Amino acid sequence: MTETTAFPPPGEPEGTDEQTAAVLPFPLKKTTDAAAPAGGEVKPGEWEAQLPDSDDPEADGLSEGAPVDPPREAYPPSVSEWMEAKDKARMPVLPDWVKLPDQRKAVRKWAVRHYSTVIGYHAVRLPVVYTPKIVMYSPRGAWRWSAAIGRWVFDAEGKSLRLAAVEAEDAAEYLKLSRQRNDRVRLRGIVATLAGFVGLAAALTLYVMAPSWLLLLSVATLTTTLGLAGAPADRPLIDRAKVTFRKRKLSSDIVIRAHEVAGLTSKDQTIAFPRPIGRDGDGWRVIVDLPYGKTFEDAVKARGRLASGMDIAPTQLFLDKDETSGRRVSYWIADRDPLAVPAGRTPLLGATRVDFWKPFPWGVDERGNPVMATMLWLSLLVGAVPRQGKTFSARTIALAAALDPYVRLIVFDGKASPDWRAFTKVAHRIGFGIVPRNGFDPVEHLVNALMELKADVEDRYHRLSELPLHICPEGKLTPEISRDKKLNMPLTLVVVDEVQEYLQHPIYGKTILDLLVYLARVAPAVGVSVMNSTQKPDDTACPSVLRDQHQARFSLRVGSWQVSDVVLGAGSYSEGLDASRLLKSHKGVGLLKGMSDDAGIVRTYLADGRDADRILTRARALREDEGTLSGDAAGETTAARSADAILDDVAAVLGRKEDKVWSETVVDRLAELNPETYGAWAELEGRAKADQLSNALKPYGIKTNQVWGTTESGKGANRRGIERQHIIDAITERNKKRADK
Ligand SMILES: Nc1ncnc2c1ncn2[C@@H]1O[C@H](COP(=O)(O)OP(=O)(O)OP(=O)(O)O)[C@@H](O)[C@H]1O
Repeated sequence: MTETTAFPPPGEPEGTDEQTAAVLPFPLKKTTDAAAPAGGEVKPGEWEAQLPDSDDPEADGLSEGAPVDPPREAYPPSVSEWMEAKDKARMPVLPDWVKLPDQRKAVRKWAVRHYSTVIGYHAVRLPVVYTPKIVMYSPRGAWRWSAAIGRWVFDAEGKSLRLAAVEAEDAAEYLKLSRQRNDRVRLRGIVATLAGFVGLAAALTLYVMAPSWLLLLSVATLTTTLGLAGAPADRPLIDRAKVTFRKRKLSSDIVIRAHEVAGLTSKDQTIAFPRPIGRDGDGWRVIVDLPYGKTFEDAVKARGRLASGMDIAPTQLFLDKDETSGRRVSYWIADRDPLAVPAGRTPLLGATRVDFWKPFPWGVDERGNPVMATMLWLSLLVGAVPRQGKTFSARTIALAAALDPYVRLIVFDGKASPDWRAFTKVAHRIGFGIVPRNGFDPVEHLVNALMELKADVEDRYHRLSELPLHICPEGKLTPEISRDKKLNMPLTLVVVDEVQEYLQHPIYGKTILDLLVYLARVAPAVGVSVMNSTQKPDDTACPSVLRDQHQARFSLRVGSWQVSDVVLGAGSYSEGLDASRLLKSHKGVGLLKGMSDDAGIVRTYLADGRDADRILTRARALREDEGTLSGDAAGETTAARSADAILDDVAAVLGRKEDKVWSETVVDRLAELNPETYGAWAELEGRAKADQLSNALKPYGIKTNQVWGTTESGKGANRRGIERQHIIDAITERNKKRADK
């Protein structure tokens, strides 16, 4: 399959000249039937994601009924089954590297590179190293030759036997050996003399009659032969072309040696090769069957020793699981550390717009195959130590979202770095840092934005299930619904960079945590995706209750495999995913898990500050054209409601003498007081109404208790409600904290 990309490469991409690849490392595939439009324009339908068939969280739990057609229990298999099994097991007539254009190209490239290097290596050395050496060693070669001929003519090899006969005073034996020697010397002397005459005659003829090139060639040949004969045994005339490539030319012996030193073989069992070692892109592909009882996990643990046994850097060795057997391991051994090679600038620079419903280019894998990302129906956690490219990699995703004018962006940066500033051009809600400035508290703004979003998400669930079937056939958000301005349910991307700064906020930390947990868990299903990034993924800074809600994880370099497991999820290390193996030089490189069925390495494309600014300027123009600029970017001022304004609101709707009021009554009164904020709550039925209030007040430690009251008919009833004193206590506490701050 030949890839075409709808994102033309930007000005001078580094290392992105290859636009062809046969295998995508993640099953996020492009439609092959859609022709890529010219000019870098992305049209809907161009990228296609393999998404789960169902998003119904309850679908997993469904028990299967009896199959309509029970499986056939016939044995032996039918002829067609037998043929199908044979078909699967049959090896192709031609190997992949002959059949597949991209592999053929890789082999051709390798052969050209290899042999041109070897030839060039020797060509450079011929005049300056080899020729002087030949001339220097040839007299010694001539001496060695003539000495050898002399020994042969005078039968030197029999000398020791003749001396032994003399020493043993064995006259008969000595006479026999002497006679034989005399005969030999006579014959060999004649041969040598004749050969000498022939040689001399030939030399004279050449000298007198032959053209000078032939004479030169003959002299060169003779000198080279003598030079070779005269070269010391420890210093061969011709050097080995010690190009780095040759070091990595893998043979089965090297692979076996590596497994032996790594302790992956036993005395009576070594490894087997189910397929020959072959080239795969810019590296070698080796598939190995470990001895029975050894597993992929053992190979992962022995990775360092395996690399040492193969005489390569650990960063060049990649291990893949093979689903067909627990003992089968597929190695990819890169010619050089592929992760230190930057992926190049983002193709988004050349794209006029993006369809965020489709996967978009985020980077390349270790073999240079494009990696497409999607944020649909998922939340993403990005973790890394500082300065590894956490912000840049998250920002490339947000930039793709910005280029889809129908995607609403909510961006908060806990560190107030310059990296996200340019998003003010497009973001619906945006804030930087945690310190209030000019009367604006970014943390309160975040809480309000998240509460607003929470209400929106709840509202979306209701509205989607109420939409007519012809608009919403499956009760799910569709591209059409998300782009219908009247329905107001756009795809939304929430980005919280350095989320730990907000989570550790003394007043709002807990509220933000609860809201993010809710959104990361519940919101993706209605088109609201959350992307949190942190340099402190530990339990104190970013509790597991939040981390665990992210379906997708991206870890750039971290300090240890334990931290890598914290970011990528427990058990990732045993699957061969360990982000602590990445080096400092691997900027923008990380391990991605959960975005598709496969996990793997992504070398993210780079969009620096200037690139981001260019893209966002274009994104704003797009939004202005489409009329989708909203919120902060459009200059719409939101009433600066503080996050805990609900406390004041509830206090306001409680009568002076009302110590205890039913939750439903409070919600109805709140809706009257502020229909914009609480109107949707009042429309909820039964328990949901009371639950809504309970959840909203929970962050402030207020519980709804059973409260006695009188119904309209005058009868007494016991329902959930709130106590006035609890609200007063919470407000007092809040004011005290504010004063302390
Ligand atoms: N994809 C990439 N390709 C090449 N270089 C990159 C890439 N991503 C990031 N870098 C380099 O790494 C540096 C650090 O990136 P970034 O600011 O995203 O790191 P960070 O992990 O967010 O750091 P901090 O935690 O200090 O904010 C950038 O200035 C950039 O030079």
